[in-house]
Amino acid sequence: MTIEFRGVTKRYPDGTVAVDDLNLTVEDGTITVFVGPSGCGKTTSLRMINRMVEPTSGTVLLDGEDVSDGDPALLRRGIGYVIQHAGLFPHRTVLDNIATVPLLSGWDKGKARKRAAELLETVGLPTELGKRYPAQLSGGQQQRVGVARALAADSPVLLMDEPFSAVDPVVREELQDELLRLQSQLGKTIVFVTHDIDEAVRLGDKIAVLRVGGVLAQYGTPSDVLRHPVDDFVASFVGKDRGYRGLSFLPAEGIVVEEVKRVEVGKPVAGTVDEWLLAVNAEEQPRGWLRPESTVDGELAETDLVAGGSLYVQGTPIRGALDAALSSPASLGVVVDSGNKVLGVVRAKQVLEVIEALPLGS
Ligand SMILES: Nc1ncnc2c1ncn2[C@@H]1O[C@H](COP(=O)(O)OP(=O)(O)OP(=O)(O)O)[C@@H](O)[C@H]1O
Repeated sequence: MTIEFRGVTKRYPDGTVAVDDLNLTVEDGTITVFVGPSGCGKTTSLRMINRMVEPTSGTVLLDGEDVSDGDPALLRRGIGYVIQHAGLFPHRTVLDNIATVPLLSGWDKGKARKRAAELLETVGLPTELGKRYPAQLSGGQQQRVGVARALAADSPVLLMDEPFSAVDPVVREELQDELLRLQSQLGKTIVFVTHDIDEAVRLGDKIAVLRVGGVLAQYGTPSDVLRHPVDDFVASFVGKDRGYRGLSFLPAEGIVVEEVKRVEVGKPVAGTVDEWLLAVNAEEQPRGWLRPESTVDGELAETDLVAGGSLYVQGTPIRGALDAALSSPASLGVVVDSGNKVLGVVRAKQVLEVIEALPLGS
């Protein structure tokens, strides 16, 4: 199935232009990766395909048909969707999580569970895990279940929003390999969102590099984009790839950890917020971000927060610091100690300056 964006713009009610006149065709049976720094409109673009977000103007077409023509609930049921942290229902067993869409589509329980068990094997998990609840699985296993659940829709289209960002680098590579293996058998049309250029290059048949302001900077094969970046932004974004893998081994000496303003979940927040505030729990562990201009009614709740990006554990290689900064909605990477307690934040620009000064690629 092809997916076509024709002049698609999304302006949120507060005036933010998240996607600006996007024109792009995702080819049938390919993996297309939307990549770019936090806030560049990747998620918004993805969600306009299954109408979780409606465009302000322009059209999204699936095999030539305008997605806005039908019933959005039916459309969503027919499109596999995987998100960070898998988004599993905590009170349903793994099997019932996977069987969600078949059950909604009217399959009987026995048939739906049988299919769910087959899908567990497809994603490389033992069927015994089917009886457990999501909290009884590792992060990587949960992501696999998320993929199985998305495959249960048996749709030609799979949307994946940073599905592997919350797991450690080793598991992440396993999940990437698994996705490539699955795709070689299934040949779906996959749109995959990540802020990690390394992941984009590894998985994408094509990659679309977006810049903040929701503008498509470049669309091409990974080798096109790496070898012929169209402008300075793309060059600096993909330029990191030169030594990106190497960054996994380099120490993060010279990184400046700044103070960050914090608020605590369960406590009131006075007045209107005028900058991004980091929300922590009573143990000083990060819980997410409070967006500027938000107001909190009473005590701060988890639902007031924007999910955070990946965390950087102080003392680990520099790649984690860059990842944390690039994936943070506030553009501030959260630095924690080994007990997950907040120490402060890092900025991508400063981390990149440190990286520039390192003898990479030599
Ligand atoms: N509901 C909303 N209301 C107002 N602005 C929003 C809303 N959702 C997203 N935005 C803004 O739109 C822009 C694009 O957001 P989007 O989530 O699509 O980016 P992204 O590239 O996926 O970022 P991330 O990697 O952090 O998820 C950002 O400036 C964001 O703050």
